Amino acid sequence: MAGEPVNVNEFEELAKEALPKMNYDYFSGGAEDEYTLKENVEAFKRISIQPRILVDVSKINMSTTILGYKTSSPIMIAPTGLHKLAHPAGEIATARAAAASDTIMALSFASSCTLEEVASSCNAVRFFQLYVYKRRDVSELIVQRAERNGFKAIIVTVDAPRFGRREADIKNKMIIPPMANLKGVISHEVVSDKGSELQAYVSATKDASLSWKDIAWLKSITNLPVLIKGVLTSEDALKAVEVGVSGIVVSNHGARQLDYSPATITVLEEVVSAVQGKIPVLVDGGVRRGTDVFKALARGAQAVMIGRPVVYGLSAKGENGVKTVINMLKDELELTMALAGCCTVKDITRQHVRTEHDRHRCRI
Ligand SMILES: Cc1cc2nc3c(=O)[nH]c(=O)nc-3n(C[C@H](O)[C@H](O)[C@H](O)COP(=O)(O)O)c2cc1C
Ligand SMILES: CCCCC(=O)C(=O)O
Repeated sequence: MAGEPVNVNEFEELAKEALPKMNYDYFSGGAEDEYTLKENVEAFKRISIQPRILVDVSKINMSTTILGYKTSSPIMIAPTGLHKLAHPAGEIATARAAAASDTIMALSFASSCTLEEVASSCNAVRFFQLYVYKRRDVSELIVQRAERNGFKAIIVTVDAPRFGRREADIKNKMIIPPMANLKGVISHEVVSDKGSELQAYVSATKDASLSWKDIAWLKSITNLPVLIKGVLTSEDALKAVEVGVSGIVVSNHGARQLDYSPATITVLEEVVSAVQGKIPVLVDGGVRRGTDVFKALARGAQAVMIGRPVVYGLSAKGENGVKTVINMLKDELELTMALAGCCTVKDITRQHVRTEHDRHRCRI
């Protein structure tokens, strides 16, 4: 690419140039036809922003609180696995960039650096993402380690009872890279010599029997707030409130699990309405611009999480790349707020965006 990237999409190109094909395909890929992968991004484009004029926007304040933790903007780092496939410094670089930009980071259960290494290398507010294994004792041990090491919340991912079918990984015979948190706890044996070894490994270890009643178990093994990641319907949002979780992440796992699940921005509002402000609702999937962050906030999200752009920043330029990606999104959000006439995140309302459905209603 000629010159330095000017937006986060351009980091994808740099990451592609920097990485071996197997690694890039793992990061960028989605499930099956990758319909939802495209839709996550496209659905944002179908929403327009309705600006207000002649508002004094000489001072813009993007700061907010998430679960009571102050943060510089409503942008968080989503949990993504295996950062050493992007850069040798792995999640330590990502976490340092999060700390430098006063951004909350969610660390993946499947990280390449241990949660202890990440905790001791930066003072960012950190949440921990959990996968529940058949060996419940393994998950329990890791939750305890996260709690001891100052992580502030557990985000349990519930959209992956089995691993999605990622065809690029199958073609590449994706390996099982070391997952540092599991070292000495459970072995990474190769369980398949066909297709994606990672997929075979995950299918062999994850507990596909995990169900609503198990949230009580999870709450009983930790004092940390438990958030549930992977909600896409109002029915499940209501159940999540009922079982007493502390927050919801509207997510389709970056379109890596169930293809043809809805683009997250299209279902955010139904989840927000069901929850009625009882618990915070976060959203991820396809956020690539400050305008996307603005749209998600207007439709009721408290914050957004960013997956692939962070990994692309890390792949292209390590810690500095992640910092640049976060800062680009923050700068774009600040500009969007100014041009839309919103000085604080609380000023961003449903009336600041218009969906296709709204436009249709206006016509009839
Ligand atoms: C390479 C990669 C690895 C991921 N690993 C995890 C993971 O370990 N745990 C998890 O809950 N979600 C994981 N996700 C999903 C992200 O948390 C998030 O939902 C998704 O990336 C958001 O979409 P975006 O990439 O379009 O921003 C992963 C996503 C990607 C792209
Ligand atoms: C065992 C690694 C799982 C990471 C993950 O959730 C993903 O690739 O989507």
